[in-house]
Amino acid sequence: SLPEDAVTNLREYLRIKTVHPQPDYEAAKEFLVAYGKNLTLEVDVMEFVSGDPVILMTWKGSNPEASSILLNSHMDVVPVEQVKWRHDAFEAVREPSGDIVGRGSQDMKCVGIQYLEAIRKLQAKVFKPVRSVHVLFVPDEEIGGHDGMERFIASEKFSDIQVGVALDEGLASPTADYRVFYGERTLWWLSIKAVGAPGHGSKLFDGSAAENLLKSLALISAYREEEFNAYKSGEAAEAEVTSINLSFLKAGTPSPSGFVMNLQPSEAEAGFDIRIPPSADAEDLERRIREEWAPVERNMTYEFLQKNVYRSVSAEPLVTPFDVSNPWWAVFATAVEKTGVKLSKPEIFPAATDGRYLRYKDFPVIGFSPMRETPVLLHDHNEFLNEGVFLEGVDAYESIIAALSTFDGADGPSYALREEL
Ligand SMILES: CSCC[C@H](NC=O)C(=O)O
Ligand SMILES: [Zn+2]
Ligand SMILES: [Zn+2]
Repeated sequence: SLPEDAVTNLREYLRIKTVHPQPDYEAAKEFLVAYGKNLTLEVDVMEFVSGDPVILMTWKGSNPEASSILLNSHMDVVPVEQVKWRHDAFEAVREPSGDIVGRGSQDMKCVGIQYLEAIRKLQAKVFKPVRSVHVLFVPDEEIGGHDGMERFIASEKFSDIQVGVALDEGLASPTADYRVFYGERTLWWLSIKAVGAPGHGSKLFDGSAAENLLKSLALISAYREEEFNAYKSGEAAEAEVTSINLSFLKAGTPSPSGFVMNLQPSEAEAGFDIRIPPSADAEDLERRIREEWAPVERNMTYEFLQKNVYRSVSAEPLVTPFDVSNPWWAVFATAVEKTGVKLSKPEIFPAATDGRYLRYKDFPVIGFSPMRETPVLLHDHNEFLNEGVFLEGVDAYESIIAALSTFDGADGPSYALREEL
């Protein structure tokens, strides 16, 4: 059986190499199944795609009619540049300060363990949930969640568990307050391609592929600057503007010494990572792409390598209300503040999380990773979390799980639409 020590368990989980491109989900599955059973939870392992386990642990509530609480975390982590780290990224070294250094210590193995350790503490107090509490561990979030969360949400199992509210990841907070997220930007990965007549490097002529693409790059650059300025000037938060960043540029005819210099290429391509806030007009952005950034008149085409949904099934922006229309939010916020830590103003998450699959179906999702006085180091070198901060987060979830799982409401008419889906 597992040691009943939260920090030891976190460090053991961090040592499992669930790192892309070849995450060891087998080892994670073995570890997590034993962990869940040790806590006497029901453990259900689903494999919608072979090699991509989805692990659902259930702490049964006393009222099977009431909607349930879903606590999500992803098992996978992004790769590391090991030479830039001060320790092996998969050793989970604990420094004398209590900092635990490892890939996934913030994003988001910490949260998965915090959920389970909070349940352990509640069990020790003989607490009994009324609503069932489900702890979900999914694969492949970092590569889009298509074989993980996306499949799970489409499964019968997901409908069966009648989710009322879900928690998913947030970000560390450098201040004394916790951050909380009510939505996220929509991710589009765009490739634009130009074709044109090739020619001698010395010749000036209209409509070469490179010129066609360069015109687009100038327009995109101007658009980017405008958005960036709104953020720089303080007019909008980072996640409230659209970001567009170049991911690749492809053109030229290779030669043994590099590229053929006196040959104008007949094809040129550029790829962009685009993030669109829920408040922006995505349809207008798509028009811009079609008419200005990749117009047929300039011999251009475009393709989305990834195009995430922008509206929910009920045609609404993918945001979770945090006003009185969503009673779960107040229950959550009160539970957090009861631990003596404040929540800062709800924010939009700048990147993408698996929570979007739930919001797409109009389920309320609260993005939260209880790490305060901590630099934001997800996907960075030397990602770490202090053990004291980690343990304080266990207490936050203890309060949250107790409150949400006994909340006596929110199954009324305003949630009827969601229940039907
Ligand atoms: C194709 S989905 C990629 C998801 C990823 N999530 C966290 O970093 C992101 O880039 O936002
Ligand atoms: Zn994450
Ligand atoms: Zn991540």
